[in-house]
Amino acid sequence: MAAIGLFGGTFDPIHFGHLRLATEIAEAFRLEKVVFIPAGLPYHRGRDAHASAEQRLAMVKLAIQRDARFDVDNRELERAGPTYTFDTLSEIRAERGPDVPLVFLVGSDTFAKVNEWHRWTEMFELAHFAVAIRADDAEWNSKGPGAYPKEIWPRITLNARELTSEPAGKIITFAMTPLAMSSTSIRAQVKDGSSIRYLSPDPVVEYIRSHKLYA
Ligand SMILES: Nc1ncnc2c1ncn2[C@@H]1O[C@H](COP(=O)(O)OP(=O)(O)OP(=O)(O)O)[C@@H](O)[C@H]1O
Ligand SMILES: O=C(O)c1ccc[n+]([C@@H]2O[C@H](COP(=O)([O-])O)[C@@H](O)[C@H]2O)c1
Repeated sequence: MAAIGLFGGTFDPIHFGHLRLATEIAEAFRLEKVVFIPAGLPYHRGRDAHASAEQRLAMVKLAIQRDARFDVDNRELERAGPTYTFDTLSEIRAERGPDVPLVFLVGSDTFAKVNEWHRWTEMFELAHFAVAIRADDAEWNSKGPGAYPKEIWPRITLNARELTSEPAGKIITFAMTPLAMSSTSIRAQVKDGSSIRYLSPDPVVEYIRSHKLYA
């Protein structure tokens, strides 16, 4: 059974780093779809997002509109209170049934702190994790899998077939094309009055301009 990718992020704003991560992992692991899941209240950031939930959702929709493999799920934006990936994965697992392989996509910098996530050990009963190694990730570059909590080491696999033979529980890494961009740097560039063209799809750049976001 083909696996479904789930890509959570604050997407404040979405950029080509996110789109390449989703594309490269989808191709490498033959995911049927990648569902972008904008985070609701990103409690782990200690503050609210810069753009509103509606604006972040609108930008994700604009960014993915021409790719049939991409989809968006706004459940976290509708949820009251903090956003926990465990809750999202539990809901999607209940909806899709026990057998379909689910793969949560994440960048290596974010995944290095996975042991701080709500009910983190239980998440692996619900989904696999595909971790995109970012070229600028100093922790990974010096320690490799040692950058991650030791509890997860037995789950790491090099065999992509395990992502479809089991519904959940494996962790696989993928060295993605280095794209040293972030939502933080894009927001700073807008504030500076610099162009952000070619960092995100044109409709997103235009949306940021016309809604005067991040200025
Ligand atoms: N340039 C990039 N290359 C690869 N992965 C990325 C890149 N930017 C973000 N990601 C990954 O995408 C996911 C969602 O990221 P997020 O929405 O926080 O974007 P961000 O650019 O890291 O934002 P911020 O700068 O506000 O922290 C995370 O798992 C993150 O590691
Ligand atoms: O569930 C948690 O406790 C948790 C803690 C930190 C991050 N996450 C999720 O990780 C994804 C990437 O987060 P971020 O901050 O890099 O955009 C996003 O879907 C967040 O909801 C989830």
